[in-house]
Amino acid sequence: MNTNHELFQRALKNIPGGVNSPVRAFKSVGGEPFFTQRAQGAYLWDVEGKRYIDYIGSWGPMIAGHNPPSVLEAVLKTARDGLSFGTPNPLEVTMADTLCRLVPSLQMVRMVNSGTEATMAAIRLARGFTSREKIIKFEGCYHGHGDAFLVKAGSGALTLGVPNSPGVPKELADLTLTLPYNDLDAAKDLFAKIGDEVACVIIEPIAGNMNCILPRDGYLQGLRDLCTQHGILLVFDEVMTGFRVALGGAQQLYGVTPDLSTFGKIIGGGMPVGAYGGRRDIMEKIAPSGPVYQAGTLSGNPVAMAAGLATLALVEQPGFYDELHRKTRLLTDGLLAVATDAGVPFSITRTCGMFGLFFTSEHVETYQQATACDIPAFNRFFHGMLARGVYLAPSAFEAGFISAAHDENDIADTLTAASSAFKNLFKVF
Ligand SMILES: Cc1ncc(COP(=O)(O)O)c(C=O)c1O
Ligand SMILES: NCC(=O)CCC(=O)O
Repeated sequence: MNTNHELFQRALKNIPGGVNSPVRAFKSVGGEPFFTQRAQGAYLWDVEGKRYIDYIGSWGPMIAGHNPPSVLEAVLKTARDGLSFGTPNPLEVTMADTLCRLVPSLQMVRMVNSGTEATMAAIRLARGFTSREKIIKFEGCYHGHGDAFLVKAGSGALTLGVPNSPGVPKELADLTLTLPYNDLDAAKDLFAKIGDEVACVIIEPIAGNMNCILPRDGYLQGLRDLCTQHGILLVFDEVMTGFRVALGGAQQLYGVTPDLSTFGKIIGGGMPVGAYGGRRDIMEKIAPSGPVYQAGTLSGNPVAMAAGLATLALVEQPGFYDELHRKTRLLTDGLLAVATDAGVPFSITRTCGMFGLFFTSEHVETYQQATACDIPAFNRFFHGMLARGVYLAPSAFEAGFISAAHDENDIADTLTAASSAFKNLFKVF
């Protein structure tokens, strides 16, 4: 058997940074990542047999916990009939029906293989539909690793200090304009200047890639109105929030209707899946019904559809989100209480199934505030929790996720760990 350390040394030889996605490396928090052997419910077990209560859930997909029996069963059953056909299959039709039923703004939907593919296709479509070239995104928002999005990007790009990635042609990056999140006046000013050149505004309706920042009251509706006024398409990137914060996503929670939406994570139930969809008149411009090209060898893959549909069946059960929200409140109220008790300046944000931890006494609503928090304190807290068997995202710029599989004992154990980690925050671990 290999230890975590041995595996990481081996991984470093043939995988850049030893990981297949940068956010998994412990680069900003320090130390080495552990290697997961298996996962069940609320837990991960590493190759050395240590158990962690997991608050990442594979970065969002595992909303029903790891390896739910019905999802596993659906995957195994479907796989027996073949892994990929390269022809239409019935499950992708059921998936489209399900997504369009659960998210009213989806009149048509196209399946892809990742969130990145979904957002890349959505902006190509927006450009094709409007015949405009500029797009607007928000500082600290992350929409996957497509060239157009690696401009003031969040998530690993922010964590690693490369929000504007080398390798993105300047001419392309110049077409991506950025705005501060939660500042409607800044949007008004920019739209007044160049609104008629902009194909779309893409936003995480709840920003989950610069920690977790909720939209101010009226902000999303304000953007909706501005977009309508300037003929700009509004794209909600719900790769993270879709089927997490409510059955109909953030658009249902805030009652704002985008023109296009992107999804990923939960709709694949742990398999590689993404989707984009929205207004029929726009979606009909996609090949082969229209001229905007987008394709995929494995898109609509039957096994991935089976995992996603089985997961959606779980979240559709009555009371699923009420219960998830209750657990989110229990956890976050508890974290705030133990931090206060330990005298640590700390604040939280939360919505259903998703939360942010900030080492500041301010309530955080902006990118500036999120990046001004005490990051070294977060890093020490992360390691304090890890040592006590609780796995948080290894970055101060990622949202936390809780699943339906976390029970009150898991939350109580997390709070015991947090109380001790907060009290020992200024000791060396
Ligand atoms: C909001 C958002 N959009 C897009 C993506 C990209 O998705 P993927 O990693 O599946 O390419 C992510 C996460 O990675 C995300 O959080
Ligand atoms: N919030 C960041 C992600 O979800 C990204 C996961 C990854 O890139 O591995």
